[in-house]
Amino acid sequence: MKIVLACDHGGFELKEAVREHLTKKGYEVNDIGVYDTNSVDYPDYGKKAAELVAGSDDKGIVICGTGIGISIAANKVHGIRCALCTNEYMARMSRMHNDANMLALGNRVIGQGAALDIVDVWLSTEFEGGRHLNRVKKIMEIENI
Ligand SMILES: O=C(CO)[C@H](O)[C@H](O)[C@H](O)COP(=O)(O)O
Repeated sequence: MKIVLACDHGGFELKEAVREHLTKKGYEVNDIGVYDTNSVDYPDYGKKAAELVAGSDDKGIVICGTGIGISIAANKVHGIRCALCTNEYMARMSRMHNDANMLALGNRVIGQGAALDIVDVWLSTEFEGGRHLNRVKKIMEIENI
């Protein structure tokens, strides 16, 4: 499993920290930018990351100032369940109950230490299945309405 990593200018510092953290832990990371703090448009990066994750076994982590814009953009791509998480509980539940395949973080909302803990919890938590499977299926069916 690869981790697709993307951000806009508002998420750049945290994206760098997440990449370093994941690389040290041995994950294969596909960092699709941005690579500096020049202003860009977050929908471009949310879409690009989501298109790489959709239909694959890979996971994605997207970061902007708040995490809101880039998660909204990623969730427009079919097959994506992108969860904006601000604490470890949300990260755990987004995997156990929602089978989120992308995580969104807000660089201007949470500190780096908290963000890296969220990443660790999110990547190490499995989908519970069971009653949640049908609910996730219903979410995905909305794409075909
Ligand atoms: O948080 C964001 C989108 O939800 C973005 O990262 C930006 O921070 C936000 O849109 C503000 O843009 P700015 O050009 O950095 O003022």
